[in-house]
Amino acid sequence: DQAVVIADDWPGYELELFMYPEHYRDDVESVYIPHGVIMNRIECLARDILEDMGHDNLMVLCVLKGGYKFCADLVESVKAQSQSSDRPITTRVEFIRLKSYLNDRSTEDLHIIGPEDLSMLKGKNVLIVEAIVDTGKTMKMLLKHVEKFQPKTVKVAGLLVKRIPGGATKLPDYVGFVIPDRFVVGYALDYNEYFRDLNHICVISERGKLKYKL
Ligand SMILES: Oc1ncnc2c1N=NC2
Repeated sequence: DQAVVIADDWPGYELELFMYPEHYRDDVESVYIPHGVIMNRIECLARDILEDMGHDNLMVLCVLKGGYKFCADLVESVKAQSQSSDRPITTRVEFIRLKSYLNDRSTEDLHIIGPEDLSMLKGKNVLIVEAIVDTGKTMKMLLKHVEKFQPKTVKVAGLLVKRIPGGATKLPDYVGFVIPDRFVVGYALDYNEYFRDLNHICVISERGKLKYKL
């Protein structure tokens, strides 16, 4: 399944063309991916997931905190489409937390905060849901961790995959958008906990980086 590929020179849409929280006025440069476009792409991913896994129970593993909006909207769409089709599917969601970023730099120490016991994954179709895949370190680590609990199948859904040199070799099974290597915020993607309340995916401005720097 292909993805929406955003070119390196894509400037994003002018902020003034969209609705956004006033308090972020000077903190973002442009609207990179509008909320409506995100939502439509998510419906497509839900359709693909249903085609691949309908008639089976789906164990969704949501990677917090950045993944919570993507996961909620994706699960909603899978449920809605499964109800209006002949492919019934039950979805259950578990949450794990990963901390790996300070400011906008990936730190080496990646650690999982969350239920140590994921035995509920045994024999299930597991779908790891991540908002953004860049180095692919998190995805690789999670796949190894989840395999230990003997799931029936493990797939990954990534809303955004960053094009970075030496980046993720293995692409997620379901990808929303492939984007350039720029720090994006919004739609639950944060910068030091800010911008999670912004519905569009935007590019943070230099001023925003300074304003919310730790
Ligand atoms: O661009 C990004 N924006 C927010 N969080 C992360 C990003 N890349 N990896 C984690």
